[in-house]
Amino acid sequence: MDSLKGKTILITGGTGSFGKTVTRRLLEEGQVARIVIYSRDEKKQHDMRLDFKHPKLQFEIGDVRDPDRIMRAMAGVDMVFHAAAMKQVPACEFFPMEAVKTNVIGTNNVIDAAIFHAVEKVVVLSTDKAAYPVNAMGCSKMMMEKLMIARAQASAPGQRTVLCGVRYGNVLYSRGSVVPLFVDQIRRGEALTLTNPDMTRFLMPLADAIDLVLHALRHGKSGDLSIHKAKAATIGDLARACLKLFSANNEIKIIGVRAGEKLHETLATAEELSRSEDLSAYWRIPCERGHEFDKYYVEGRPEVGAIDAFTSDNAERLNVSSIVELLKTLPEIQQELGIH
Ligand SMILES: O=c1ccn([C@@H]2O[C@H](COP(=O)(O)OP(=O)(O)O[C@H]3O[C@H](CO)[C@@H](O)[C@H](O)[C@H]3O)[C@@H](O)[C@H]2O)c(=O)[nH]1
Repeated sequence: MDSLKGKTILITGGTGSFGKTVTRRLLEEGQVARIVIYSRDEKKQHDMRLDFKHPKLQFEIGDVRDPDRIMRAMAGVDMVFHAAAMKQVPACEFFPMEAVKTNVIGTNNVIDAAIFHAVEKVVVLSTDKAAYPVNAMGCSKMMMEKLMIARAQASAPGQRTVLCGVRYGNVLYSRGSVVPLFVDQIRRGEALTLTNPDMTRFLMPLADAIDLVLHALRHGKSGDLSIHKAKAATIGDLARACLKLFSANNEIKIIGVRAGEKLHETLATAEELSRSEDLSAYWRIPCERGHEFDKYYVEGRPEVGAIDAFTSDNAERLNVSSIVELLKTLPEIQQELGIH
């Protein structure tokens, strides 16, 4: 990956599972000069430092909510992954202003600092919950995307910084998500708590999410959103796949759809797909026409209306055996099952 040769990469929220995995990948590729991990939690940074013990890693304690701090941390940086976020639906539902502070204002601070320091590229990480949002987490992430797009379009002549983003769905086995919960329930011999067996979600191994983000880092143009054409499954099949994987026969208890949840997620809206570019595994969603107010209102797109949104309901559907095969590729499951 020549474009990363000698570069300094800053990762906000860098001690999370995305941050650690992308760090490992970049260090293995050996091209980058330095990786700056910018995050709030000293304990997580300490653990990551001990885990990696790598001279190219630099740790900076700071919050994206603090504009002065992120401004100082950004000096000398070439590229940014902006992964710091409040991402839990219930927490954002109860404390929406906190989601605004981190996901919206924090992103604005990161963009300000990046533009000030003439950073080459910023990739912001978003979620399918930002498309046709129904909860505060999705709304704040949608605002993050809108902010990235507006700042990309409003760039001053000569502005060097390319601002772009990615949107992906549920990352399999991410902390607090349903698969580790089901595995835990299986291990304890408890009933699997299923919200609604017909609910669907995009399922993405973390490795695919990293590929998507690195794709955006290499190819994203200013204002672009890159979206992976992910596969999806029903939650009923996901539960059955977990049981099959562990040859278990725990009961399944239906608990009903929780507050702030959708039956199906959307990765790309109909409006976005009508202006998308098909890049085989990905879609490139360029931003709307430039920052000219008049054109926004008078130039329409006849294609809108003829295209369906890309949802976890109409995406390629994984069946129980293909979910089992997918789960078996995950390092966490391999460890649980004692296979490598
Ligand atoms: O006890 C449970 C918990 C969850 N589910 C279902 O499992 C699916 C996935 O749930 P979960 O793993 O909690 O993920 P989401 O609520 O969809 O949100 C995750 O995926 C988002 C990306 O879409 C991230 O932004 C969020 O941080 C992350 O929690 C959903 O259909 C849930 O209704 C159950 O059936 N039983």
